Amino acid sequence: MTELAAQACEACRADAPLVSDGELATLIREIPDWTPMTRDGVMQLERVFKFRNFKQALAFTNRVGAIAEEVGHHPALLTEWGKVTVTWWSHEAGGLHKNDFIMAARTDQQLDAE
Ligand SMILES: C[C@H](O)[C@H](O)[C@H]1CNC2=NC(N)=NC(=O)C2=N1
Repeated sequence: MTELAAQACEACRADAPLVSDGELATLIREIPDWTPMTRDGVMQLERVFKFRNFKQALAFTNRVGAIAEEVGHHPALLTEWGKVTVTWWSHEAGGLHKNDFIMAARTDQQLDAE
């Protein structure tokens, strides 16, 4: 299987197919640091990233924001001193789509991109 981060995102559509439980179980193995969770009935992927200070947390936030803008698929980002919480889900589709796993993998790549 092509590495998740290298795969292309599809257009965000309301009728986009959400991942099945089986697909979730397979895909989550490729991004083991992320936690699937349900908020208000919506499946999401979440990871907390730790940093030495606010400046590094903000720089990481901006890198994630830049890749989101590139593909037109956006996370929820909570940026705090030394910590960034990133949450991915497909807003219009109302849950987890393959795009969210691709973007979670690409988010992990932003850790090394100084
Ligand atoms: C108009 C705009 O392209 C859409 O609202 C996009 C923007 N970014 C998005 N991001 C996410 N995560 N889900 C969406 O459904 C979504 N839709």
